[in-house]
Amino acid sequence: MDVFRVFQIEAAHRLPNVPEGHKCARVHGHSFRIEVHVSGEVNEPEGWVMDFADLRRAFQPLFDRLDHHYLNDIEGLENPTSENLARWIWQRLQPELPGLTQIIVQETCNAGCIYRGG
Ligand SMILES: Nc1nc2c(c(=O)[nH]1)N=C([C@H](O)[C@H](O)COP(=O)(O)OP(=O)(O)OP(=O)(O)O)CN2
Ligand SMILES: [Zn+2]
Repeated sequence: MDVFRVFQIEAAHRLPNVPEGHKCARVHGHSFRIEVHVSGEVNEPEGWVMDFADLRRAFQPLFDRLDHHYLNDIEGLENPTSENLARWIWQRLQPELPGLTQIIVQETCNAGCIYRGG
């Protein structure tokens, strides 16, 4: 079974590698919606895969690095597309959460990406 937790990060970015004239080359901000999914057995007697609070605790150091920051300034996020952000989060979270199955990053309500590692 999968459990997941949703986080919201307010952050600014620009995309340095878009074609000339693309609006995303300009600095702008998003309320990034990030879902972290972990798979595992339902452990008894708790009756849960893992405590949602432990998911939040694992993500907290990344939240602190991302929230209200200019993403382009963060090492490894010089080109902070949703795809690169999802991979950046995965690489840092996976050692803490071995059951990690997917990271979903949404920049807007209408668009985003799903990363399942690899
Ligand atoms: N595959 C990706 N495409 C785009 C990304 C991305 O990370 N991965 N990012 C952007 C920009 O960050 C942009 O801010 C978001 O783009 P978009 O969804 O087009 O923004 P709008 O809400 O303004 O959508 P409209 O349909 O243009 O109103 C761009 N592409
Ligand atoms: Zn953007």
